Amino acid sequence: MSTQEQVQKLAMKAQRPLLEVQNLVKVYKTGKRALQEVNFIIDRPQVVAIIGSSGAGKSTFIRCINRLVEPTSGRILLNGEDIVSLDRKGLRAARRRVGMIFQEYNLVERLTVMQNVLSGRLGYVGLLNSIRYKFPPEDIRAAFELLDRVGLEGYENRRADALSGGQRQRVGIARALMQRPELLLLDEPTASLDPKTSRQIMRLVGELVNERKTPAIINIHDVALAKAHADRIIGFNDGRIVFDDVPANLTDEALARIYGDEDWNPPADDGEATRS
Ligand SMILES: Nc1ncnc2c1ncn2[C@@H]1O[C@H](COP(=O)(O)OP(=O)(O)OP(=O)(O)O)[C@@H](O)[C@H]1O
Repeated sequence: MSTQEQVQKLAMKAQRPLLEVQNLVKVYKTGKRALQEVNFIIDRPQVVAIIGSSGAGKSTFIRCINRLVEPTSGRILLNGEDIVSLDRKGLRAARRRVGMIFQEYNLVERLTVMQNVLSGRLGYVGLLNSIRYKFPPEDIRAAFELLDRVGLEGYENRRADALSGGQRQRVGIARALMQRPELLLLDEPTASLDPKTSRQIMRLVGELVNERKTPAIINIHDVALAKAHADRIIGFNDGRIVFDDVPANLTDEALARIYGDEDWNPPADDGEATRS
């Protein structure tokens, strides 16, 4: 390849969106069309909140992105690589590029905070070392740094089952970041938390997205929280994107398009309208 071709290739790579979803369709075995031709692009690190009524397809969408749910058709390009067409081995590698954060934290309760965080590297250290929880010094250093960053300095030897919900979610975030992911997926990360802790967690996620230049897609029910902490909101209705814009443009008319004309009754603004 000539130097000019190499430069062109690099330039094309640099221009690729971080994530591109093309014509994504999911039809469950029951015949339910949960996603109908979904298209969207993330071209810069940003917090994208996914909102919509129960059953609108939010979880299906987020789970299709790392193929916890198998898409029926369409393409999902993560930095240019189509996740949908990968075989089992390719998929395992691709999943390491996507950090997942769950509503119920999915920690191993009897293990320490440090062991839980290090488990974000399990896919990298080989079976035997992973069984023994043996990790290279740079991983241990990175885990300590992340624990500091998420506000859990000094908690490394606590057992996960001795933590509060907010602390558990901080461990979940640190574990996901240990993968050095190219994308973060958060499935209702604040649904089990009180309002104050929810705001703290959303603020932390926003800061980490900016610091690490890693975009995050967050499935969230709380419209006020989404408006206060997301850079962009995507509204789903019946498996389709019916809103995709900045929070400031989420008008009553847009909310009616997303939730229908019934009483969608968003929670009152709690005065934390800006991300600090
Ligand atoms: N495994 C499944 N088999 C069949 N239908 C499913 C399955 N999972 C979800 N669905 C259906 O697909 C549609 C979208 O569901 P999904 O869970 O993605 O919605 P959601 O917006 O995340 O809802 P919620 O906010 O309640 O979590 C719903 O009609 C749901 O009943």
